[in-house]
Amino acid sequence: MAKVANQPSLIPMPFLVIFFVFSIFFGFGITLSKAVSQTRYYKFEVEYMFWSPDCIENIVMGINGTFPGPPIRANVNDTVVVEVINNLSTEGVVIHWHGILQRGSPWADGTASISQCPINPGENFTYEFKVDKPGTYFYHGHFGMQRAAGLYGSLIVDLEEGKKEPFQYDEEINLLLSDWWHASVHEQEVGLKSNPMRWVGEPQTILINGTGQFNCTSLEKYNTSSEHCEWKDQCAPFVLKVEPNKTYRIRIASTTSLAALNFAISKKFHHFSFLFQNHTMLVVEADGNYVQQFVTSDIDIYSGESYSVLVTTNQSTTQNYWASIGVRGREPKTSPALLLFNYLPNSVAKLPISPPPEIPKWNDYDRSKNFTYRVLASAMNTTKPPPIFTRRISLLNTQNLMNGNFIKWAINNISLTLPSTPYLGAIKFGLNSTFNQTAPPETFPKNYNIKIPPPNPNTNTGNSVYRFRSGEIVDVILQNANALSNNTSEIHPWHLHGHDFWVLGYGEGKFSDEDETKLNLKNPPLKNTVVIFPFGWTAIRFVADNPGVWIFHCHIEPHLDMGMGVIFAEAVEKVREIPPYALACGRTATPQVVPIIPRPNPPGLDNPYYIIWIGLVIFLCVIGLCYVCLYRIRFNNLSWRPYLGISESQSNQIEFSDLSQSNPNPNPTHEEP
Ligand SMILES: O=C1O[C@H]([C@@H](O)CO)C(O)=C1O
Repeated sequence: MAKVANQPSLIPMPFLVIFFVFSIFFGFGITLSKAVSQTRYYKFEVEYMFWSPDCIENIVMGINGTFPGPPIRANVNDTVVVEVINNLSTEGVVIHWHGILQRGSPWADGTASISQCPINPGENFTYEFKVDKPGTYFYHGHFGMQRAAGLYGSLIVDLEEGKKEPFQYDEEINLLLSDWWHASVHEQEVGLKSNPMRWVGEPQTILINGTGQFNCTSLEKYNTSSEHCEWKDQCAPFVLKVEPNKTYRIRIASTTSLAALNFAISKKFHHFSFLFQNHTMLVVEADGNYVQQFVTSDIDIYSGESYSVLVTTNQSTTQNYWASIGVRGREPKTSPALLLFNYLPNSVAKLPISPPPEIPKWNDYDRSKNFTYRVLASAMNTTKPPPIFTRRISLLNTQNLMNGNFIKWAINNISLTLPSTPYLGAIKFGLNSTFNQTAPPETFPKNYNIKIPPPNPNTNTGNSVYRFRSGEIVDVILQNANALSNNTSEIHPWHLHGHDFWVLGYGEGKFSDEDETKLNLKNPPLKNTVVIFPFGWTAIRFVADNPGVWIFHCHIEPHLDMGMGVIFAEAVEKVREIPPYALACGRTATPQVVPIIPRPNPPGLDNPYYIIWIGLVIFLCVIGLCYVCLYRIRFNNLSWRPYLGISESQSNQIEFSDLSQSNPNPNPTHEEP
C-alpha cells in the first residue's frame, strides 16, 4: 500500500498565506479608499445673461443661468470633474480653480495662454483635478477680464468624512465677496489699453454672494417700507439668519477685481459701547491653511484671499445686528455693503438699534499691517519652510509707460504680454519660437530709488519665463515702489498658481541684508495670495516641486491686464499627459481635428455603495478561492492533480520525492514493500 506522503503544494504555502492576507488588505483598501473619496461631476454652461446684481440691470457672465456660478463642494482626496461648455457667442473662456494646487494636472489650472488654450465658443472642455487640501477656495475666469464680468463661484473642500476640524462650530456660512462696475469689461479693457489710458475707476457696488445695492443706502434697502429702493430678488439685501448662542464658521473669500475689503463685525471701544454689538471673530483659517487663532473685530481681505472666522451669536437676543464690508487701501468711492445678522426668531424687518460697524480709514496702513502680520501658521501646520533657499528672485513692481504713453505695470521693467501658444505645451514640446527665450532678470538695479516715480519711464513688454529645476527652493522678494505719480505707491495682492508659499516677512522700504536676518522661519503662514504694502516688500519661499507652468501675478484684474505678472516653469519635462484640446491653438495646434478629451466613467460607477459592493464581491471571491486551495491541500483532496496528468487514485501512491520529477510515470511499477 502506498504511504501517504506529506502533501506538497503547487504553490508554496507561505506564498499562499501572503497572497491571502494581501488580498484582504488590498481588496479592503481599494474598497475603502474608493468609498470615501468620490468623483464630483459638474457641468458648467457659461453664458452672458441679463442680471441685476445691484438692482441695476446689466450683463453678467453667468454659469447655468445663475450668478455667481454654482458652488462646488468636495471632500479631501475627491476628484472634481467640471465639463465647461462655452455658450458665449464670440469669446473663448477658461476657468481657474483658485488655491487648488493641481499636482499632476497642471493642464487643468485654467489659465489662458499658460496652461491651456481658451475654450472656443460652442465647444467644451473637461477639467479634472484632485482636491488634496481642505479649505475655502473659489473659481473664476482667467482670460482677459472675465472675472470682473462675473465669472466666479465658490469652491469648498471639506475634510475627509469622519475627520474633524481643530475647532468647533455649529453651522457654516459661506460669503463670496466681489466688486461690480456698470461699465462692461469690454469697455474697461479697451480703456486700459487706450492712449490716454482710461482707468476703470472705483467699483459702483460691493457684492456679497453676487448681490448688492447701488445708489440706495443699504439701510434704506433693509427698510422694507422704503419706496426709494426696490427690493428685487437678484439684489435682495443680504440676511444671515442665525440662532442665538451658536457658533458659526463664516467662510469669507474675495474675488474682487480691484477692491481690498474690510469685513467689520463690531465697533470697538466706543463710549456708548453698551449700545453697540460686541460680536467678535476668531480667525482660524487663511487661504486653506490653519492659522494661529486670534480674536478681532474686523478683518482685511485682499483680492484672492480667503479666511474662516468663528462668530458666536452671544449678543442680546432681542436685536438684529449689522456687519459692514467696505473698501480699504484705495480712496473709497463705493458705499460699504451691509449684512444683517437676523437673530431668530426676530423679524428680518426689525432694524438694528446699533449703527453698522465703521470701516477703518482706507489709508490707515498701520492698522492693515497690524492685522496682516498677525496671520501666522498654526502649531499644527507641520510643513515648515526649508531653512535655506537655493535661488532668490527679486521682483520690482513699477507702474510705467510703454512707448511713451501707454500706462503699464512692469516687473523688473518687463510688462507681461501673454503669447498665443500656451507655455505648458510650448515648453513641453520645445517650441522655442513661441516666446522669448532670454531669461528674465532675477533682480533690479541695487541703486533703484523706490521712493520716486520711475526715472526712466519706459518699460519693455515681454513673455519670458523663470525656469526652475525640480526641487529648487525659491525665495521671491516682492519689492513695491513709487507708481507714476509722486508719493503714490499702491497695494498689490500677489497670487501664485500651483503652490502655497511661506510668507517669510514684510517690511518697509527696500529689502536689505538686515531684513534678511529678520525673516520668520519659525511659524510663517502658508498662503497662496499675499499683499505688498505701499513702498514696502514681502518675502516668500516655496519649493519647486510641482511640475507645470504657473503664473505669479497681481490679483487686481486690471493690473494683470496691464502686465503685472511673471511666469514660472517648473520641471516641465516631468509633466505627463496634457489633453490635446488644451493645446489646440497657436503652434501646438495640430492640423487634424483634435479629439476632445473623452468623458470619464459614467457617474454611477463612482457611487460609493456600488464600489463597496464590487469590493465585497472581489473580497469574497478571493476568500473563496483561497479557502478552496487551502482546503484541498490540507485534506489531500488533490483534484488539481489531473492537471499534471495524474489520476486521483494514482496520486495517492506517489511519494513526496516523486513530485520532483517533471513528468511522473503514469503506470508506476514500484510498490512500497
Ligand atoms: O493702475 C492704475 O492706474 C490708475 C492710476 O494710477 C492712473 O490712472 C490706478 O489707480 C491704478 O491702480
